[in-house]
Amino acid sequence: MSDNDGDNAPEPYSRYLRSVLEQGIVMGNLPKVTTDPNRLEEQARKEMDKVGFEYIRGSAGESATMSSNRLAFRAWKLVPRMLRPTGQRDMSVTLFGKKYDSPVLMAPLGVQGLMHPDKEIGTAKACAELRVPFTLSTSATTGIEELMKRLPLPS
Ligand SMILES: Cc1cc2nc3c(=O)[nH]c(=O)nc-3n(C[C@H](O)[C@H](O)[C@H](O)COP(=O)(O)O)c2cc1C
Repeated sequence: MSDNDGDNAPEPYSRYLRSVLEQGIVMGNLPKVTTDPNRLEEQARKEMDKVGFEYIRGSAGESATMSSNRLAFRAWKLVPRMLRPTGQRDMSVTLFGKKYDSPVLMAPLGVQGLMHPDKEIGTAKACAELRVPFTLSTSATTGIEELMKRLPLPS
């Protein structure tokens, strides 16, 4: 039985979770990127160039907004749904007359060339794969024309 909901649909999260558990418990292979958000920053520090890492980590001022954001997310809880089908889910939202699969979008992040050689092109490709809207920052290290050439929009 397939818990996918169409040929072009992204992999269901339940399948991804199952593969992480199987790989970890049976094979002893941990995911390349930690599943613990509290360890993500340290992992990124080890992987990234200092300048790129510090640009992201730096936040603004005394990081008050970042702290408030983290606190706000702490107030949210995920309640797992048990013993009911979860293969077909609909989290779509319609914004300005266009329907999106999920209520998540990629906010503009400037100068991504400092953070990774794939710069905004890599992020836009990942967003396209996940069907998440991507926002190109006015401070991007990739021009609109270059991005369109590397990532043509579906017709
Ligand atoms: C490293 C970094 C770079 C950002 N660059 C931009 C930018 O170029 N233009 C912009 O409008 N917002 C920029 N932002 C703000 C984000 O788009 C977003 O509004 C902000 O991070 C709050 O969302 P969050 O709570 O999901 O992080 C940047 C944020 C970060 C952390």
